[in-house]
Amino acid sequence: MSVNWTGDEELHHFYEVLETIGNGGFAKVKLGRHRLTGEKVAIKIMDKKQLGEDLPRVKLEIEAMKNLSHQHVCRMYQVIETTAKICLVLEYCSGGELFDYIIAKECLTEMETRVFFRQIISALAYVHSRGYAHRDLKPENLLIDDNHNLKLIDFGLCGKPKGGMQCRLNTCCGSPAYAAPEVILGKSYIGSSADVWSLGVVLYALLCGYLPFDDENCMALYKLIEMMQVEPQDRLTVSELLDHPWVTKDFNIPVEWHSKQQMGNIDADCITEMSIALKRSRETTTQLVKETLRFSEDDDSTGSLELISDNDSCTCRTHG
Ligand SMILES: COc1cc(O)cc(Nc2ccc(C(=O)Nc3ccccc3)c(OCCC[NH3+])c2)c1
Repeated sequence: MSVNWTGDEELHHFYEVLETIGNGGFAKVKLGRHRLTGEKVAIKIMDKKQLGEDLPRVKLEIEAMKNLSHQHVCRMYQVIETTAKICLVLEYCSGGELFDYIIAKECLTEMETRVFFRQIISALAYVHSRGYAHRDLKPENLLIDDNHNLKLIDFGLCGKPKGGMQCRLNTCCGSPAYAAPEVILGKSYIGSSADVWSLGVVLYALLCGYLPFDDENCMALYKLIEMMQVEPQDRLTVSELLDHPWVTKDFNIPVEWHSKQQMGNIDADCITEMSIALKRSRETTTQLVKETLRFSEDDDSTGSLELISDNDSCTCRTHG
């Protein structure tokens, strides 16, 4: 018996959809709970009509998220599309937004600030290494997970220059308060340099808004604000930040930015479970998973897989 779910039925079949945890533009983010595993997720629900000409951006974000797997980048587990909506099932970051955390604590120690800032640089260096500029780096897009680690979210405005990261981008996007001067002025720009400006604004906001630093540290830190040089060519690069004296202080090692997450492995136990559920051989099931996810040796699809299916219609979640 095959079931042809509508997307809404599929979403509610697999997930309890609970309260709203975020609102923004054309998207609402709701807390979800996977009915089988009990795992909490964040479900970003977008109305296609409201998206209008922004619909291609969602496809770009989904494509980007399939190529990003990093300990400080929020995971996308599943995409469920209905006639009216697109739903992204995302990693739930129980600690909420970084700024809410700082407000609640009133101030952080310099070390805690450095730990968080190293994680942000690690995420950004990785995203750039995969050929993407985030272009919307701001406090609202940095969340704290269950292990008190930061996760970069929302790649809805990310850019992937066709000729590589040294090529210029043209779209003026992001939040004005965090956008680089060249972006605000409508000039073409290098995506990674514009992200570094935003990174400087995030650090400046952390410093001046909520973080008590003594003069000596302020001086060292103001040197970091070289990220906010108006001329992109005068700005620090992410690579220079990885081993910057302030960033490495007390750690004495540069930021480790490479992904610690497995790429492209298919969990054997999952295949066993799925082959039983699908009443197919392990070989056929493995092939089905690869075809469904367009898995290939040179593909960057990530993590172990759980194929939840009802006969022919399959949705895939990745873990790990
Ligand atoms: C790749 O990760 C993405 C992409 C994207 O387009 C959107 C999001 N959005 C998310 C993901 C998770 C949360 C979340 O877990 N929030 C939360 C949890 C506990 C307490 C409070 C908030 C999320 O929250 C929405 C508000 C964030 N400003 C959005 C991830």
